[in-house]
Amino acid sequence: MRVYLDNNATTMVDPLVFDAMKPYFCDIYGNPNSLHAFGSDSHPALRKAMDQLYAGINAKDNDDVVVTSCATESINWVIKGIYYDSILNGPKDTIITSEVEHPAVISACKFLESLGARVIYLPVNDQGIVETNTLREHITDTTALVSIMWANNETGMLFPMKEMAAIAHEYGAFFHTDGVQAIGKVPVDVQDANVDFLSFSAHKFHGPKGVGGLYLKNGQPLTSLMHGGEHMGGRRSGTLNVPGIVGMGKAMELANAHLDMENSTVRQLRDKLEDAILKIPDVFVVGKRDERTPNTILVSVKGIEGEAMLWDLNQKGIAASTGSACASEDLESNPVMEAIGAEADLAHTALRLSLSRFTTQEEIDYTIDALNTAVVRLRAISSTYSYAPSWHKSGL
Ligand SMILES: Cc1ncc(COP(=O)(O)O)c(CNc2co[nH]c2=O)c1O
Repeated sequence: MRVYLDNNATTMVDPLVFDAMKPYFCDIYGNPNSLHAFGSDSHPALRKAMDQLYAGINAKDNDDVVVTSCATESINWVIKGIYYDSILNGPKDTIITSEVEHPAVISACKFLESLGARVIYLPVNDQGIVETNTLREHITDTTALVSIMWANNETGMLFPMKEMAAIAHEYGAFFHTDGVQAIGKVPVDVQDANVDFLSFSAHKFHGPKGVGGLYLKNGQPLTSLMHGGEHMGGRRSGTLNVPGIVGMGKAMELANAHLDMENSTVRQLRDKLEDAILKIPDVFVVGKRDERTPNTILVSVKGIEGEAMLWDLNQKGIAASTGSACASEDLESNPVMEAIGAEADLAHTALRLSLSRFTTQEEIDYTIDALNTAVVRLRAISSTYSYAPSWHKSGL
């Protein structure tokens, strides 16, 4: 059996999304900017896709939604654009973000620090979220931008958007949220949250990879990251990825149509898996369930390196993640676990399991059994965990 539980990394393209995209590869393939029918034939589909994107996040006609190549591009555009407009060429001097943002935010901020920008990385509490008081303690009227994610990609923890945006506006700062892990999992309403910018990525909600977007409230002017042809109203150059945009629009429509399912069936399957995990001695799950996206579990299994667990599960056909960058040969600890103050032995044993609307009961039952077996086997050979022989009889 193959079980995919790494949906926070990327998701399967919904077959209905794939069907919507197909005509725009070999049939209706002209450049939308071309002055002939091959190009204009794609316009109705593009208009429909943009309508789906606007509706999906409750953007209004005077707002802009600009298609990008991915959330990383959208995030870089906002952070570097605000730096250029409000700090380099304006009266502001600081960007505020958090310690647990995705590397797209952290690396863009680190780059700007190398240019002399002042960036504050707010700490998180033991649940892994930034408290509003912490933002209030650091923001001033020279803050240009506050960038806080809507939901964390490793823990699933949800951040207080409305409150954070209100504090940013109180001090005359823009508020950006990395909404990648929120869309398709919880309702995302940019009017209610009153955010100025929202970044998103189609492959996180069963759309294609290589296409994302940036919401700009009231069409907020923002110096472009990409210059060239007059695409997307001159806001983002580059020939439009027609099948990708069509797919992202359809995926957004389906994601919102399935929100109830996310918060019932998916949440129930996640909770069943989490309940089983919590029967294992010496495990630690980050964050309260009702304050997380319904599909995510970040768990530390004491005494077992996250990568070792990944390998064992992979041998059984189960795909999960450690959440941390594990490109290097030396085992890395999970940065979010470190940020919440977990001891090194816990931070190195993090395992992220992220479900989707395509996850089945049978797959969860299989995973529970595989986890049980993996924990017994790996703890038996662990150099950092004293094996309690009586434990294996308890099962999950
Ligand atoms: C919160 C968040 N922001 C931004 C990105 C970047 O999105 P992209 O530019 O479309 O790739 C990701 C991808 N997150 C993950 C990718 O792999 N594991 C992850 O957790 C993310 O989870």
